[in-house]
Amino acid sequence: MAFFTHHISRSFSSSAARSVVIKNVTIIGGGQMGAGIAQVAASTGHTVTLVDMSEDILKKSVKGIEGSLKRVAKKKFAEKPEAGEEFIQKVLQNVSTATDPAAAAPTSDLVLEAIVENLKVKQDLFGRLDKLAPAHTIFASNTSSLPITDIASSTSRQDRFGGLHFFNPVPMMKLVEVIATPATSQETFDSLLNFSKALGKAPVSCKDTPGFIVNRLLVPYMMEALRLHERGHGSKEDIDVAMKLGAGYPMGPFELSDYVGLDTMKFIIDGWSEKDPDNPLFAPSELLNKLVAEGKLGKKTGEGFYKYK
Ligand SMILES: CCCCCCCCCCCCCC(=O)CC(=O)SCCNC(=O)CCNC(=O)[C@H](O)C(C)(C)COP(=O)(O)OP(=O)(O)OC[C@H]1O[C@@H](n2cnc3c(N)ncnc32)[C@H](O)[C@@H]1OP(=O)(O)O
Ligand SMILES: NC(=O)C1=CN([C@@H]2O[C@H](COP(=O)(O)OP(=O)(O)OC[C@H]3O[C@@H](n4cnc5c(N)ncnc54)[C@H](O)[C@@H]3O)[C@@H](O)[C@H]2O)C=CC1
Repeated sequence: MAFFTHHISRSFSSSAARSVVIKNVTIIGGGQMGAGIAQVAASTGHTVTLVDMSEDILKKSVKGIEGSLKRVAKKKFAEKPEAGEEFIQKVLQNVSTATDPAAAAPTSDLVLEAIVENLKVKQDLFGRLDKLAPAHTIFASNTSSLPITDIASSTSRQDRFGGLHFFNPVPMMKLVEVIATPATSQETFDSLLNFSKALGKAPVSCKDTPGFIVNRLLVPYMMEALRLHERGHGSKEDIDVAMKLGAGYPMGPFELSDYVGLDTMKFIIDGWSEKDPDNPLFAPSELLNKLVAEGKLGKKTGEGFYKYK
């Protein structure tokens, strides 16, 4: 229970780091979130290196960015399609790709991670990058549910480490949660806040507490929806319709789960269940576990709670 009642008061450590104007950004993980963040950063004039594990994955990431930019350009340059095409090409020129984070880390002002939601994998990544990146480089994680303090503990730059939590789809969602741990310096926090504003986002300031603000409220709601369905008290279709038409949400909880990705959902729930095993909200869900075991991860694989093909 301690995990969920834990309160961290924010205090900034004294730090040698000065406030950094973030221009060169390395984004690790070219999935839904990493590609979306890369798109928005490149669109706002930042130089972006997008890193993932293979050229094939990176090709898909860039294709996804191009597709999303086309939707943005269609609206922004409705009357001038050629200006829209120019915009797309200009943005894409700001994005390069790499399969080894070591390639870009030495010239980055910010290394932002959006890889799989697994503490050990994130720690290994940052532990390695800590030795390669210059002193001024800020590290940040886009984690949905892991303590930033735990991820930062694998580095020797805890004063230059914070959380930048974006929302899916990144080009459309205005919010960014900027998370300071007790060790994050004021300069680092300011740099991350200013970077979020430079991306055209609306930042809110968060403490390093479970789920920050949005997921602290969203996860219980989503889990209650799942339990309601598992008890046989509502079909997923009816629950989705009810929350859209009755509560004004753009997507119902099952549609949103498929959109986020059921693997990510499971990582979040399993992680919280491990930390707070007596909380019935986080008890394993047979339905969620079955879908993930079958590779039905939501929209990205063509099937989750619903089918998309
Ligand atoms: C029940 C299971 C329980 C499991 C329990 C586990 C619980 C764990 C939960 C934790 C989740 C953690 C995730 C996280 O950390 C934080 C998140 O990100 S939460 C997700 C937040 N996002 C939302 O809530 C999204 C809600 N949906 C929407 O806002 C809209 O539906 C959406 C904007 C996605 C799409 O709009 P819609 O009208 O539905 O469809 P359209 O396709 O017509 O789009 C409208 C408009 O927007 C443009 N557009 C959409 N996507 C993009 C894009 N990627 N790029 C560019 N443009 C885009 C589109 O072109 C349309 O433009 P028009 O000009 O209006 O045509
Ligand atoms: N999906 C969502 O709606 C949201 C997810 N997040 C968080 O963002 C992070 C990423 O989530 P998604 O983009 O949805 O996942 P995703 O599965 O779409 O993409 C993850 C990418 O990271 C790559 N990757 C994994 N390990 C790597 C490593 N060691 N080095 C380089 N690349 C690696 C994978 O190949 C994959 O392309 C997670 O921490 C998640 O919790 C945060 C907000 C919303």
